[in-house]
Amino acid sequence: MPCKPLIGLNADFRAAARTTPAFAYIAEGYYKSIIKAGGVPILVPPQVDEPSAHRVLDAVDGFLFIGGADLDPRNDGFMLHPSVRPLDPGREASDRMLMAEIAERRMPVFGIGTGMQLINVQQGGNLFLHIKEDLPSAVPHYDVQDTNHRHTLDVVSDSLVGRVYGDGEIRVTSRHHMAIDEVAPGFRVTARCPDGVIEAIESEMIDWFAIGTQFHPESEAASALDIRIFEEFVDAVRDRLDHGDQTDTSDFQLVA
Ligand SMILES: N[C@@H](CCC(=O)NCCCC(=O)O)C(=O)O
Repeated sequence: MPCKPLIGLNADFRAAARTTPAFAYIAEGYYKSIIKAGGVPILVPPQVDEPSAHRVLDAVDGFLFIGGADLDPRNDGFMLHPSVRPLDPGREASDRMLMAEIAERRMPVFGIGTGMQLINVQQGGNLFLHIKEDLPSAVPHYDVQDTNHRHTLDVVSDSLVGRVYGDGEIRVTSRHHMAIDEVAPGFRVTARCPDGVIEAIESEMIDWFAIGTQFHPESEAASALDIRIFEEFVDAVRDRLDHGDQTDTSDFQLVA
């Protein structure tokens, strides 16, 4: 029986309140989708220092960055916008540290929601801070009354999401007010909402499997097709395990 890959997932963090202790936590859909796709989820609370983050990555085979609140634009040199609800600063610092090292190692990575936005900014892209202002003709991408708010999706056929969803009408779960503006170098857009908002990106780099979806394939409203994205990710992680990390030079020995 093939060995199941270990997939790290960054946990979210909620500070202590009057009657509750602080929590690291994660919505069920993220880790259940990894299990359904054949991986073993390893929940990673915010890491406080770089050596610890690196040890975590030594122990896992791939990484899933989950959704959450907003990346603080000041960390990328932009001004705060009144609509921004920043992530817990400890989670954001940890996520950024992990992401920088994942990119360095060319470790397979999948980002959802804030997780996709993190991949994009860490790789040199940027974000619209509030769709309603930046793209006033966009359809609603967030509904406070309905966590499973859905809209349609146009996919690029020659891509992972194109392969997964195929032809026909696709509807996906949407929960965001920010969006990708400029796509990071080395990535391409592989799905958009019909209003033009970027909904998926994929790495074009031959040595790095990295994908992101702005929509939520892990949501309660997910279809069997949505789960196929997780299967493609876990397959890519397994493939790298089976065929070795082409970019890992740690086993090479200098011969004098
Ligand atoms: N900064 C983002 C957040 C998008 C996102 O990740 N939404 C999911 C929230 C919680 C969850 O379901 O895990 C934005 O653009 O709004």
